[in-house]
Amino acid sequence: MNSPSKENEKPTSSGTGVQDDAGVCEGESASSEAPRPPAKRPLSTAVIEISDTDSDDSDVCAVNSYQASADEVKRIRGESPWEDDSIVVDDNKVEIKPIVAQLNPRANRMDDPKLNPAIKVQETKDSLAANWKDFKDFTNNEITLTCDPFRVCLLNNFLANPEIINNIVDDMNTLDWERKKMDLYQFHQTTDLANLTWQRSIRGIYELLKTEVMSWVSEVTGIELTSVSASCSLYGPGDHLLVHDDLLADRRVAFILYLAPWAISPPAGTAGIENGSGDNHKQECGWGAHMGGALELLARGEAGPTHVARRLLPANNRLAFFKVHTDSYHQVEEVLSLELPRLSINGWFHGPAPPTPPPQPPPPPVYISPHNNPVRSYFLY
Ligand SMILES: O=C(O)CCC(=O)C(=O)O
Ligand SMILES: [Fe+2]
Repeated sequence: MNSPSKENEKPTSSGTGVQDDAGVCEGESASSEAPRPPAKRPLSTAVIEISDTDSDDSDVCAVNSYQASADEVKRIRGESPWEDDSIVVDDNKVEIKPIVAQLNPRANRMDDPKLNPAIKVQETKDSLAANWKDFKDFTNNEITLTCDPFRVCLLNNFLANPEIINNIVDDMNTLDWERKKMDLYQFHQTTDLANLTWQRSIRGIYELLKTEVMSWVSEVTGIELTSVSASCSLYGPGDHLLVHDDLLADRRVAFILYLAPWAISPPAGTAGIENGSGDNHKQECGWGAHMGGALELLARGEAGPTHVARRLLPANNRLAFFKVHTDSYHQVEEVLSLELPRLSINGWFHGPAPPTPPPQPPPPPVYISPHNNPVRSYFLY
């Protein structure tokens, strides 16, 4: 029960779906039976464009490729009025505007991602290491360690220069995304970061992971780590990853860096996605529970995973990591957001297998001391 393998499948969703649906159903409506009235319901095409704050026509991003099929949109909204043969009328009077999420200002193109200095303080590392070793929950401004159902550490302000996450999302727009789909999962993924040498900010993250982050994680967990493998992941509407433990070969520590550099409004609010200026105090940063996509940690029983014991939401600039072991059952809840993709850079730190403890000598035999009590006989001769 490890994590996604390399099987690929081309995306099954295509385009807006609105035109296609209408086309198919027109033919059917010519039947002799009384025609069913068409659904006068405009269907959002759920396009997201991520653009520079001062221009609308810039880099329409690769996340366009994840956009929900019409069926997925209907299923998630629970608003499919009829069976699959419903007609969706493209009502010209209703203007369907793409939702535009604007990114905050970028970092300077020549900047590299930097680790938050607060987590590098020796005293902080020592406290975390001690609590990690003793399986004790620990929290401070930057770090949260929870130990139930298994140890997961969150670094809440992972990068000291979070504006570079906007550059990373820009870089993601230039990548080729592969659709990963089978019964256990569906999402989009890129090649290993080791192959992405042209995207400066992604290369910067990869360098940081391979060097400072790997030795930091090794120091606080006491696990020997020697290399990293990672890729970018994109979960669109309906995407998910069912329960698995990540155990494969020499994977020792799993990590996920969540990227959501935009501000959103809570679901009850009517406003859409804001521009990240931060002037609306009701805004959540990056991701909300109503958008689905939580990382769910499962408790383990005798026969395997039993139930979801903890849910961790993605948040912009948050790094989550945990030791890969026989208890590390986790899954990614279905993404419900039709507007924003769940973006991450995730992978594993690899290392040698921990030394197996030397075989223990067998326990000494239990001697039954002889006794001298006469054995009474109750038989009469
Ligand atoms: O994205 C996440 O939160 C977890 C991803 C994961 O478990 C995996 O890719 O193996
Ligand atoms: Fe995983």
